[in-house]
Amino acid sequence: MSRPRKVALVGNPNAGKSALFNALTGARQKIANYPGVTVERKSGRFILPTGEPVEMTDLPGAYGLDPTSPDEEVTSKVISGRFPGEAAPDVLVVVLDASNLEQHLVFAQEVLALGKPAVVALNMVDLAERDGLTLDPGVLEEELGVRVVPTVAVRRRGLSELGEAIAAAEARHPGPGLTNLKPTERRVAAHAMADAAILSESKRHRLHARLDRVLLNPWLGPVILLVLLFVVFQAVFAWATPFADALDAGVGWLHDGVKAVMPAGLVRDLITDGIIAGVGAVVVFLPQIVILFAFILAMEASGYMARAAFLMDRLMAHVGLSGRSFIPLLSSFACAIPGIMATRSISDPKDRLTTILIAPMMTCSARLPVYAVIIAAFIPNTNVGGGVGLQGLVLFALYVAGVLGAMLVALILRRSVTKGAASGFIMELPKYQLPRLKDMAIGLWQRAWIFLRRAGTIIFTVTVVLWVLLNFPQAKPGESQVDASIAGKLANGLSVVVEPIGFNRDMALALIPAMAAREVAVSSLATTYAVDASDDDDRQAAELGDQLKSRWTLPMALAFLAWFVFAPQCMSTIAVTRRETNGWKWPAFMLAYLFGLAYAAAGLTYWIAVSAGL
Ligand SMILES: Nc1nc2c(ncn2[C@@H]2O[C@H](COP(=O)(O)OP(=O)(O)OP(=O)(O)O)[C@@H](O)[C@H]2O)c(=O)[nH]1
Ligand SMILES: [Mg+2]
Repeated sequence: MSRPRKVALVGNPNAGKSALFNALTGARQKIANYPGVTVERKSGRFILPTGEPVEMTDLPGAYGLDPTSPDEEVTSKVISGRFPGEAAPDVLVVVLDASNLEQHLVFAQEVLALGKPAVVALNMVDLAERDGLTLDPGVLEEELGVRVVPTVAVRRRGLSELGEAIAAAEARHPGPGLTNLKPTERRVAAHAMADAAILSESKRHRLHARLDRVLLNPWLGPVILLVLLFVVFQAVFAWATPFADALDAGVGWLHDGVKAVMPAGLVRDLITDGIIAGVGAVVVFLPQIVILFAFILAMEASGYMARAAFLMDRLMAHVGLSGRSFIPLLSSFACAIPGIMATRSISDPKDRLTTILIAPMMTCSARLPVYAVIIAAFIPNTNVGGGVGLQGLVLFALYVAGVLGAMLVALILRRSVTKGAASGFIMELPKYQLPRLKDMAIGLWQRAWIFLRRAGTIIFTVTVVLWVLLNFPQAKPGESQVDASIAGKLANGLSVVVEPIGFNRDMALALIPAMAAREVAVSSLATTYAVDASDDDDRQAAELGDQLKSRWTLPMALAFLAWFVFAPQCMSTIAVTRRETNGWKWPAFMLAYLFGLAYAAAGLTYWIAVSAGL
């Protein structure tokens, strides 16, 4: 008896080949690896309507017969019969995504040009219909010279027609319209063919398809994403300034008002130098937070964020992560805690662990006040040309530094501690939509409220405790209060450790309470300088920015920024890591490597800046 005929499913990634394979072969499947490569080989038995049993294989998705990956190489070799120990398929089933016809037709033409017996499964017609597309398979049959069968793999629609077409498929002489085409000519032909096959198309679908062509373009897409993020960070500074100034004036007015009406003494100092200076220093960054989240929410609601994840998927694959990690990492830009919790959606345990370990390097919104206060004090508000502000540029660079650091660490971890292959990523791209104003307003309000609640609870508490530690024991006349205080003594101890990376005592002091929440670094500095300044009656408690400028050098400020890019300055993140990884091993690892990285980054920044004469 001769062996059963072989039928292979080919097509672009995500055309629905595996779904179709599962629908056709049911439980009669064998899964193995192709010999010599770690590419999965799936085959199964399928009985044609004629009663003839065939062996069906599900090939890895490919974009062309010139392979660019091990997966594509397997596909290309199997189709052409060049894979050792693997008989060439007798019939090819070319699977197309009907809702993405133009793109899928490019590879289809290349495969059909081989002239093998073939049929086309026009899959996902349900999605095409949803998008307002009406397709004519007849037009495609004429152009491609093979049977075209509309299918919906996940609903088992069109399967028996597909079976009949497979049974009837025979070798052909592909027309001149298919053979000898250069890749660019194939694109042009695919465009024309798709145009002809689409009988009607809603205006909206055309617009969305055009948007996707630009935004998901492998070259243009990442550039657009980068430019967009760049604009966001410019806006965070440029637009926030008037509001931040107003808030700042309000805090100053409150400070002076309380000072004027209350009798001098420790209670008044606690309220003015502790609470108002400390909490106020953080609250003035509310406009920046709101602007940042306005952009993030708009990108989410419009459907762009999913496209960004799609673009990032390829990039992330280079460091051994899948696009699945993108959403958790993205939410870590708000805060690492929900980000780490969102990693539960990652099924591969090592993928997940890697994502957890790098999540704290995504710049959370608690860092924004720290960055903003230092940048405002040390980076001149100048234009570097083309309307690009230097302050926004530095802020952007800090975010990029965090992301690059995370990618680098992922790369190293995936080759050592969390070794393993990256898993695939399938994602539905939502439709584009105009963000609804009401949803945006609610989202922004929630964000603002979270920020203010932190200011009112954790930041308030830590600031008060710090103020107490800064004021006791009271200094003898002539002695500096900060030097005499418990906090000052603790900081002096710590500054031995951080002196080599350029930090002074006040910076060391700010690091301790910042473990509770990063923003507290700002309130801590504000409180320290307020306490310090009130020693000295000639020197009025100046603005925090002016204080920083007179007490820190530029290399110190830059080193402080570099520290905050990497340092695990937040106990809640450590706690949630412990919970999500069931033990202390990984949070301890995280603490150690992040502190090490922060120390090295700050030290390098400081010494490079010093030797550059900054
Ligand atoms: N709505 C709809 N979804 C489908 C259809 N066929 C497949 N899908 C879904 O599309 C996604 C991709 O399908 P797969 O079968 O994994 O695609 P594939 O071609 O095997 O992809 P690769 O293995 O990456 O090349 C899955 O989520 C399927 O459930 C269809 O006809 N209609
Ligand atoms: Mg598949």
